[in-house]
Amino acid sequence: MALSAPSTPKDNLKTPRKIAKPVATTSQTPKFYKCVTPKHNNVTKRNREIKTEEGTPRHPRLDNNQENIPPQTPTCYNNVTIETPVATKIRISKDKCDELTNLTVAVRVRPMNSRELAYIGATNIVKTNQNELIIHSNSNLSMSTDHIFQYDHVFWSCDESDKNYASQECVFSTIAEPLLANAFRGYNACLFAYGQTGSGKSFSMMGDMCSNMDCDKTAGITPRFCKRLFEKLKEIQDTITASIELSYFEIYNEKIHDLLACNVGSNKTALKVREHPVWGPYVVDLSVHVVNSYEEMKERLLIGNKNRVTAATLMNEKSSRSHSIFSIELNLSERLDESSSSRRSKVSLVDLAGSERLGNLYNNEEKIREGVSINKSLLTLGKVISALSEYKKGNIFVPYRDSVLTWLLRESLGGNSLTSMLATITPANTHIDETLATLRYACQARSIVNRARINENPHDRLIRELRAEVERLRALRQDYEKHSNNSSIMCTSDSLDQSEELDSLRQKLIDTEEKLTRAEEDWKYRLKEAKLRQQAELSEAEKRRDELESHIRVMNQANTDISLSPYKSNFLQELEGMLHDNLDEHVGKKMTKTDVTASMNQIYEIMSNLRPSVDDVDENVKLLFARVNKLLQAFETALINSLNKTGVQKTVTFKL
Ligand SMILES: Nc1ncnc2c1ncn2[C@@H]1O[C@H](COP(=O)(O)OP(=O)(O)OP(=O)(O)O)[C@@H](O)[C@H]1O
Repeated sequence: MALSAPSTPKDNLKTPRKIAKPVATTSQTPKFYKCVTPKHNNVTKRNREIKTEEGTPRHPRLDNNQENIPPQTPTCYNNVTIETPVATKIRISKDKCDELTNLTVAVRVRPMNSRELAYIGATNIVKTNQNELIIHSNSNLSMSTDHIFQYDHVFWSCDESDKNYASQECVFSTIAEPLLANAFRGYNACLFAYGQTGSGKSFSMMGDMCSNMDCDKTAGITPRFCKRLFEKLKEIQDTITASIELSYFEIYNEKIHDLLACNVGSNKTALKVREHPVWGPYVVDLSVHVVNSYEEMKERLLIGNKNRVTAATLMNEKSSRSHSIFSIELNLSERLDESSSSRRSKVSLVDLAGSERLGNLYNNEEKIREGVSINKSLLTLGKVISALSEYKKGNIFVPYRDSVLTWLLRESLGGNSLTSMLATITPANTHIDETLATLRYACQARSIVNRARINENPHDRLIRELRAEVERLRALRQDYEKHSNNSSIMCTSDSLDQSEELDSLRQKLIDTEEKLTRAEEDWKYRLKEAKLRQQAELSEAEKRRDELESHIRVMNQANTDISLSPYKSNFLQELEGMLHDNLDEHVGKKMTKTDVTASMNQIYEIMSNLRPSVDDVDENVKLLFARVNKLLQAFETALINSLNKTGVQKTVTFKL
C-alpha cells in the first residue's frame, strides 16, 4: 500500500491534441489556483508536459523560449496539471509576540546509494534551482513530464564536490538555527523530518550513528542543536540564568515508550497521553532529565538512540521503525535593570518513521503490522496537514486525536509553535512515486499557519512591550532632532521661507517628546504598580505560608501531644461506676417507662459523641467504651424488666 499524499485538489486542464491555435486555459482554472496562461503551451513543443506543483510556472526554460512562439500549437500538445494551490506565506513580525506564521518547509536530496546505482537503468531524476526542485518523471523523451515544486529551502546533498552541495552544517544553520534563536526569545519550536524509508531522515536529524556525534561534519541537526544551545547560553550567562530539561520518547505501534527510563529494555512500559488544560497534550510519567552541559545532553541522546526500535528493511539496513521525539524545555530568567523577566520554550525535534509501501518492504506478518501502524499515524498526519491547509475554506475539524503522533504534535501543527518540516527524498528514478508523494505532502504542509506566542507571564510582557515603545519613541526623537539640526543649518544659510516647515518640525518634536515623557512616566508608574502588586502578592503568599505552617504545627501537635483520651476515659469510668450502683439499687426517683426510654436515649446520644474514632490510638478508651455500652444496655433491660414485672411505677436512683 502506498502512503497516499494528502488529498490535493487536482485540476487537469486538458486541451485537444490537435488545435489550430493555443487555447487560453485560464478560463478553466478555479479561482484559488494561480492562472496558467496560454504562454506555457509553447513549452509543449519540447514534447513535455509541465506540471507546476505550486501553481507557479517557473521552469527556467519557459522564459527562454517565449520569443520563438509558433503561431500554432504542435500536435503533440499535452496536459497542464496544477496540483497545489499557492500558499500565501505569512511571516513573523519582530516587534510583536503573538504572530501567525507558516510552516517552513525544506527538502533534502540524498546521494543515490549502492543498491539504487546497481539497478539497471537507474538515473537521477531530481534537479534543483535555488529553492525550486524539478522532478523529471520519465526518461522516455516523447512523453516526459517535469514536476516543479517550490519550497522555502532546497538542499542538494548528492555530490560533495558540487558547489551547491548542502552539508549537515548548512542544513542545520538554515532550518534549525533560526528555531534555536526563536526558542531563546520564548517561542515553542518544532522540527520534524518526513520521508520515505531510507531517504535520509535519521541522517539529517541525528547524523552518522557510528560517529560519536561530537559535531564532526557528519553530526546531524539534534546534536548540533544541543551543542549550539549551550554555546549560546555561555554567551549570555552574565545576564540570563537558564535551566534545561529534556525527555526522549518513541511512538511504536501507537504506543509510547520512554527512551530514557531506567527500566527501558525488552520489557518497555507503554505510557499514556493526557491533556493539560493550559499546556495541551503531554505524556504521563515520562522521565524528565535536568542537564547542565552539552556532555550530559549528548549522553542522554546516545542512550535514547540505543533504545530506539530499529530493524533492517529492504530499503535501509538500519531503519527506524518508530517515530522519535526529543524534547528540550528551556526556562530562561533574564535579569534586567530594575526587574527580571522569565520565559519558557519547548523544542521538539522529531524523526518520523519512514513512509513506505508495504509491498516493497515487508516479508513477514509482524513487519506488516508494524508498517500498517507507521502508515496509520503518517496517514493521520497527512489528514491533519490537509485539514489545516484547508482551514481557511471552512474545514474546521482537524483529526489530531486519530493517532498518538498527531495528538502529541498538536501544538506544533496549527498551534503555538514555530515549526519547520524537512522532507527527505532520494533522486533515484526507481522511487519516483514515493518521492512525488513526499513532495506533495511537503507542499501542502507549507500552507499550514501556526499562531506562535512568546511564553512569558503577562507582567513581563507588559514591561517588555512598554520598553519597546519607549525605544521606538526615542528613535523617533533622535530622528526629529536630526531633522531639526539640518533645517536650522539650511535656515541660516539661505532660506527664511523654510521657517514654516522648521516650525512644524519643531512642533512635531515637542509633541513626540511629550509623548515620550508621558510614555516613560506611564511605564514607570506601571512598573511601580506591577512591583507593588508583586510585593503585595509576595507578602500575602508569605503570610499564607506562615499561617499554613502554623496550622501544620498545631495539627502535628494535636496528633501527638493533645489527646482527648484522658477526658473520655474519666467520664466513661464515672458513668460505669454510676451504672453499677444504679443496677444494684433500684431505689430513688419515680419513673414511668417513657421516662426511662427518654433518659436512656439521652445517655446513648452522649455515648455516641464519646465513641472513639477508627484512628483512635488509645486502646483503653476503646475497651472502656465497649464495656460501658454493654453495661448501659444491661441497665436499660434491667430497668424495663423491673417496670414490666410490677406493672406499676418504680423508683430508681438515677444520678447522671
Ligand atoms: N545526505 C546524505 N548523505 C550521505 N548519506 C546519506 C544521506 N542521507 C542518508 N544517507 C545514508 O542513507 C542511509 C539511510 O539513511 P537514514 O537511515 O537516515 O534513512 P531514514 O530516512 O532515516 O530511514 P528510515 O525511515 O528507514 O529510518 C544511511 O546509510 C545514511 O548514512
